[in-house]
Amino acid sequence: MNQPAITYFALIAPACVVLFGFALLTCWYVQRRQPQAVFLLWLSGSFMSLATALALQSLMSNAQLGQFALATACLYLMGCWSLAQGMSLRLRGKGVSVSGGLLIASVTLAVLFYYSQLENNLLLRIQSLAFAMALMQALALPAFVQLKPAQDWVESLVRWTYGISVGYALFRPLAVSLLPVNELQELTRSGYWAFAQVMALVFAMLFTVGLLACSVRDMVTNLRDERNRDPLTRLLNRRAFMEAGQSVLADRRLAPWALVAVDIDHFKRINDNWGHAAGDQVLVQLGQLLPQQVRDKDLVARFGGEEFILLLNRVQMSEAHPVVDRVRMQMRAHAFEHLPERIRMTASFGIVPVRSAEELAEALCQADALLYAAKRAGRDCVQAAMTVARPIDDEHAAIESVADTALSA
Ligand SMILES: Nc1nc2c(ncn2[C@@H]2O[C@H](COP(=O)(O)OP(=O)(O)OP(=O)(O)O)[C@@H](O)[C@H]2O)c(=O)[nH]1
Repeated sequence: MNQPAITYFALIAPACVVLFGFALLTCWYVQRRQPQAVFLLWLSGSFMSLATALALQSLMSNAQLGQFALATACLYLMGCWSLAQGMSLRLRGKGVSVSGGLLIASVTLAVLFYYSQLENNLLLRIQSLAFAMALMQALALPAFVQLKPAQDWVESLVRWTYGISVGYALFRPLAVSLLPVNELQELTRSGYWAFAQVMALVFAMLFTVGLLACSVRDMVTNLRDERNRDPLTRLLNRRAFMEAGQSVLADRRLAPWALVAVDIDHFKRINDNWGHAAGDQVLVQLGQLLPQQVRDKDLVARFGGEEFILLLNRVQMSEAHPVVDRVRMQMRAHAFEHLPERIRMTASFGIVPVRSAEELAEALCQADALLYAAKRAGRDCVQAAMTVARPIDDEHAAIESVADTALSA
């Protein structure tokens, strides 16, 4: 590989791709405790592999390209498979087909062996390798089906860059067949080679910039979630609810509002009878049940222990009561996993109207007071401001309430 100094300029593109690979590796290292960050490792490996192949080939004559055709093809194919693997893991948390990758690789290597060792045909080697690389990248395309819309332009940039790079890779075999014969005389000194390098660099750059921006955004979102979400139920915590509540109550279009305090009845018995883990599961499932029963824009928070708070938008008290009663009945009818089938949980509720952000703290105290009035009234009931407690109805009478459960159950 004795080359004039000018040839080493061809190493600029692969060197940049290696740097991008290191940037992705660093990004993975920072987030390594999060299992989903592993896609960054695959993408970094992909960049390293592709850059190594590109660098090696840039230093080779046509004769050496034939001699090392299988080794460089392995690097290219591994690079493209890792790229597809990383992208698929990122988009749907599931990798691409290993057997599909092995099949493409074995067929391609067999073709390359034939056209490098048995019959020397550079054009067919380039075409078959380019086509195989496109197929490898296309292995990630199922992840694009039924994908949620991108949440911002950076996410769109990453997706589009990948999609265009698959399209470009599919177009390359055709482009190669249109090359003038003299371009193939000394491939790695040709205009085609320079163009391929520039394209590799542009895609790697756009892809990396987009991915790094997405990673930073994800890290900020995770940190915000850590701060704002209850770790068990993933609902808003008290601090985040107070913040979000202030802004909801400042938006007059969402008026009038109702604040609901919810507390599971006899929750201690769940812990005592079936263990703390079962108690945690009840909280998790209630954390899923409550948001399903209210509108998307309503706020649902866990204030600690077995107490939850709802802030309902655009409801008069007369409308809020039936909504909350429906939640109460759902709760009663719900068969909680990790508890015996016969056991049903109930909850008590207090509802108050809220007219402004300034009233929020006071409304919370009132809702809490009504909630405890509901407990005193026998539990499994709704106490609304200016209303009397509804008696416990006898639906599901055949089902054992946790209140009836002996500690030895
Ligand atoms: N499993 C689990 N238990 C919790 C959690 N937070 C609080 N608890 C338990 O919740 C129970 C609450 O008990 P109490 O305040 O006596 O209320 P209760 O048994 O629901 O009775 P009433 O509210 O009067 O109907 C306590 O035993 C707490 O230890 C949690 O995150 N997970």
